Amino acid sequence: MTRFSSAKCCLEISDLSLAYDGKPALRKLSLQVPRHRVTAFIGPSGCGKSTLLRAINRLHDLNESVTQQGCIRLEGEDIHAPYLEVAELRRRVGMVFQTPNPFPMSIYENVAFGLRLQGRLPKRKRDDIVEWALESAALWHEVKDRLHSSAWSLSGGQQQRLVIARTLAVQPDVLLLDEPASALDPISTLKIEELIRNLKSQLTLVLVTHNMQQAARVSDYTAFLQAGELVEHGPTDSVFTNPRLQRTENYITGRLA
Ligand SMILES: Nc1ncnc2c1ncn2[C@@H]1O[C@H](COP(=O)(O)OP(=O)(O)OP(=O)(O)O)[C@@H](O)[C@H]1O
Repeated sequence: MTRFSSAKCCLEISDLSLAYDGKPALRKLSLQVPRHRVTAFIGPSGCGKSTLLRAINRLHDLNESVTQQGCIRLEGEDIHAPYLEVAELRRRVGMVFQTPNPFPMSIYENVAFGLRLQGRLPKRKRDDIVEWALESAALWHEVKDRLHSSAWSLSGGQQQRLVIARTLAVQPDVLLLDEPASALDPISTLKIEELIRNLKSQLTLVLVTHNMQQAARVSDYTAFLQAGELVEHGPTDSVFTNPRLQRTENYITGRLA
């Protein structure tokens, strides 16, 4: 596993084990995610990529069948520390899912949603943040004249960028993306990939993807998981061009589904 100094490390996962109804999905997995970089989680279906991503956002908290051991630290803080509210964790760690899920409200209100939850802001300030978030999600120029139209009037690719803007508006430190482009057409996919590359100047990104070319195009580091274990982790160039393990090579070259 590639390690980073504490000055560069954003997320540190240590000996994380997780089971559903006693059936292991993650096994003593340790991994560091560097700040302001894109880390891709790759691996065969069912290897635990989404389970790991959801653990970082504490999305298993309400699932009574889940048992979990180990530790996840965000900027050095245990994400299960009693003083850290789960709502605050989810503000700091945003998550975007495979299928775009804009709320049934206007484009503007989708982006302003998290801001309103945080309390009252002067309208001008809120407008500025909405514009900034839509700019950051590379959507502003496409929607600036229709901010009060329904979010559902947007195309699938635009809806996914709107969801990213909604997440960015509350200024997270980390953005978790679970196959964010797998439901999109090739042009929308390229836009999302370009956006991911551009966003790393603002925050830390973790991307789950089945698409090897996508992992190679957008990520700086790659973690290869298999059967709930971390098999290989390192700079994406090395993992793809010179993997240390035969298992990794087999997966990357399509010899292991
Ligand atoms: N809510 C759940 N309840 C029970 N088992 C689950 C649940 N979610 C996932 N699992 C199981 O945990 C294991 C890991 O699943 P997970 O969805 O994390 O894998 P994945 O690598 O993201 O797969 P895919 O690439 O197909 O999305 C699988 O065996 C899966 O069946």
